[in-house]
Amino acid sequence: APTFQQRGYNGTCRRTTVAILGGGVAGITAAQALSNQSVTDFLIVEYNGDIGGRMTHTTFGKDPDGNPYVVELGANWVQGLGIKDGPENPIWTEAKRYNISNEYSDYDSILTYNETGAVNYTNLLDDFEDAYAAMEQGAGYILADNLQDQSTRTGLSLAGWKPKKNMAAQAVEWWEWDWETSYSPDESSLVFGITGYNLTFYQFSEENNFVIDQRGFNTLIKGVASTFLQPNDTRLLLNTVVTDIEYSADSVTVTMDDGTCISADYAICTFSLGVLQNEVVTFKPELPDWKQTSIETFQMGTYTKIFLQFNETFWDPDTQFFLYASPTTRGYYPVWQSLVPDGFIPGSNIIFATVVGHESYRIEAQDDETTKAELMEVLRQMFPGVNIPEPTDFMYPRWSLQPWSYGSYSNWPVGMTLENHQNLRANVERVYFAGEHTSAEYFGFLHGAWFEGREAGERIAGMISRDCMNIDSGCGTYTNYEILHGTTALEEYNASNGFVVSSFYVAGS
Ligand SMILES: Cc1cc2nc3c(=O)[nH]c(=O)nc-3n(C[C@H](O)[C@H](O)[C@H](O)COP(=O)(O)OP(=O)(O)OC[C@H]3O[C@@H](n4cnc5c(N)ncnc54)[C@H](O)[C@@H]3O)c2cc1C
Repeated sequence: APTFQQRGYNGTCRRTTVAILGGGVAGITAAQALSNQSVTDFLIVEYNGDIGGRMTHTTFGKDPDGNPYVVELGANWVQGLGIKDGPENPIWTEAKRYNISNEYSDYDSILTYNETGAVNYTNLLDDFEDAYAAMEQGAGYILADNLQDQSTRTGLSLAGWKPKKNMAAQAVEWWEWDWETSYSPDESSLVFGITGYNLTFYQFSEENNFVIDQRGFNTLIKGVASTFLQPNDTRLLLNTVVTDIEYSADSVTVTMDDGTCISADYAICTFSLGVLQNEVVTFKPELPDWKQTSIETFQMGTYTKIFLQFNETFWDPDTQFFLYASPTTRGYYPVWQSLVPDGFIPGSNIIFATVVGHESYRIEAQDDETTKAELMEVLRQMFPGVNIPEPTDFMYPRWSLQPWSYGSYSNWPVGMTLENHQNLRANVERVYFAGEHTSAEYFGFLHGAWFEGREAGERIAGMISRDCMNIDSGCGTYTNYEILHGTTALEEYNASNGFVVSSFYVAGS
């Protein structure tokens, strides 16, 4: 029988100073920032049974002893590490601190295919990179001169890259662009696509290291949490689903799906852009227009890894990546990534394909058997001389349908200004927002979530403790824009709009 649950004891809500909504990277770094300033009266409310959010893994396949492997469903790389005496990606710092096993991803370790088998079109990779360099220049002028943003498609076309009639070129373009951003160049901002790339890969380093830690990548964030949370800390509420956030100029009341509630002075909402867009959580009163506009303008992408294990490795065991150009469909199972090479999981016979965007929505809406048959047909085209066995295990997550995420990570759409993005970051009265999507510099990345959680925590801690530790952008409320101006002036790339580092920064120069 259904039971009626009171709003806590005596009809009152559980009291806390700061309610941190979500226990992903941003939620944990927010809590750490509060703890660092002795603000210890907080509650972390998390939907899942573990912390980490989109840093999440599962078991897959079997090793020779019959034990399953651990594979990452979400974040998998530390992207941009850092050079000696230069700034370091904080995720890299923590990965080293907690001994997270990882291996350098060598994007030059790639073989190319089409529907007839192996065909070498690696020269197109160089052509794309030449056009990309020219496009970077174009983006620099738009940024410096306060001009109107363009799509990455426009930028590439003006730089002479025109892949429309060439499926191999489209596969190359997908590998170079969509694979990272989860959207096509047509949908992506030129200026913020380029600055986003530069700030991660020119500021830290161009290396991407792939995590193969059999404890799971979220061992990293559990390590961070252990610096301020005790084992079984009562301030961490797992398996707890927020449904309503009621806010005013001096308090926030958070209600859960079991009817219980928390009453706080401040809340930090770290739910993904997908969660905000899908209105699974109700804000009372409704969020103001400027906030809703930013939520509906920024893009939530989907990135789907499809794992296959075989009883043998029929592909080249030393190559990391296999690029496939479908004869008819751009983005149709283009990238195949092998876990077999040395440093990864040799002997695992595991390979996984990746799709994004429309292909993700398509396959996430269909059953496993249909998807498996499509993948097997592609493999038979790529390796025509090989008698390919059925996989011994097969699995993929459905990120676009996950109620605690609704997608994988965000992307900057063409035409969105820095002011409009700042509105995504800005607090609405006592509700603060943080997460990968609120990072103007590192949207889409773990380190974006890391910095933005810390920022929100420091801003609030500064108000509570009256001692501001946030040197770059101060404490208290965020800037927001009731009226948007259509373009972004050079001087707007500043810390109060979430731009701490120069967009033209290059490590070591
Ligand atoms: C497939 C995939 C691949 C990726 N690859 C990489 C990569 O290689 N490198 C990289 O740097 N980044 C990668 N990312 C991005 C990275 O995972 C994210 O940027 C980062 O994990 C986001 O952290 P966050 O704290 O902002 O959000 P989240 O991790 O989403 O944390 C928000 C938390 O809120 C919780 N929540 C949501 N709704 C509710 C609710 N109603 N009630 C209570 N709790 C709720 C969620 O369960 C979640 O734990 C990838 C992401 C995906 C999905």
